[in-house]
Amino acid sequence: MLAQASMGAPAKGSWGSYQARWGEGNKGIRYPLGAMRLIFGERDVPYQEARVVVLPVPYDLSLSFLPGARRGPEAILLASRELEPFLLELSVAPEEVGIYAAEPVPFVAGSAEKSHILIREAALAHLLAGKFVVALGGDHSITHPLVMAHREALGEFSILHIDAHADLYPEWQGSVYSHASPFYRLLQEGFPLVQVGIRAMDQDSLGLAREKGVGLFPAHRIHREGLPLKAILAALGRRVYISLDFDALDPAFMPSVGTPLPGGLSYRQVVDLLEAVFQEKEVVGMDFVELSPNGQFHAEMTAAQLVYHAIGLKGLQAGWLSPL
Ligand SMILES: N=C(N)NCCCCNCCCN
Ligand SMILES: [Mn+2]
Ligand SMILES: [Mn+2]
Repeated sequence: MLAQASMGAPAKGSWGSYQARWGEGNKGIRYPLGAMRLIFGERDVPYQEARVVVLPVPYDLSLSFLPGARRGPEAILLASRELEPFLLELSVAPEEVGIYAAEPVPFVAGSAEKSHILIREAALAHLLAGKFVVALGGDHSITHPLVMAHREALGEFSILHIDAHADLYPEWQGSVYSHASPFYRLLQEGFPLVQVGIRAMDQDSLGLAREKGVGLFPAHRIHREGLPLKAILAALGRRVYISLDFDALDPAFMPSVGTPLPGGLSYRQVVDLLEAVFQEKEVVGMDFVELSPNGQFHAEMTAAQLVYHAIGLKGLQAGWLSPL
């Protein structure tokens, strides 16, 4: 049985105001116990033994179009129970790294700012406990507090942003906390940025990307010229944070997102990109956002499999796993 979150809370010092504010558990969204009991394989480990913490972040108050991303984390966790623990393609069982599902991060209805503070505190607590954090959104605005927590805990790194949308608006629908704005904010924070799969950005965002030296690899060029792995790797630094918006995938592969667009990447292209990055770079953290469950379970399985595959790649990169 998966250890209870209260048994697995990080060391007191690192839990900080997050625990003080929310106590041992999470007074926000509570998933049915079954949803948290068994995730990503069949090996349950107590918090202390886990190397990877899956952090559900069911925050979606910053969406601009179709609602529902707050149900993404739970859908991924439930679908993850159906995955084969052994991953044939990598010849490892990613569950062997020790995967722990943390309590979902609560949010403050009506305050994106306060919600983002909670997200940053939660991620920081797990990072300071020495965990590799895999955050599940929720809308893409969560990437800003997540990345800031990683910088606070781990120092500098570049960002690999895989998405249909550039998300470089200074604000959208009147909010700087929009899911259309996280990478504008992160550019302002000085993070080097590489964007792959983009097929929606306005003229001002393109101008900003050029001004800031963003490594931009749009979908249409990938389809015409192939995945430029060497160029993407060259554009990234040694240490990389990966933020994947599921709408980077073509709707044919991922129909459950809030702002779908045609001309997306295939599942294989995304896997090949992740494998190349993990082979060459130190990946310091990841988030997977914008899944918006709409009854198409194959999409939830796709999301869960991609997350699990990425955890396996981290296990290989870190030396936690050895291929059979
Ligand atoms: N998923 C996202 N990041 N969506 C961003 C939406 C930004 C506005 N594009 C459409 C403009 C329509 N008038
Ligand atoms: Mn996005
Ligand atoms: Mn997107």
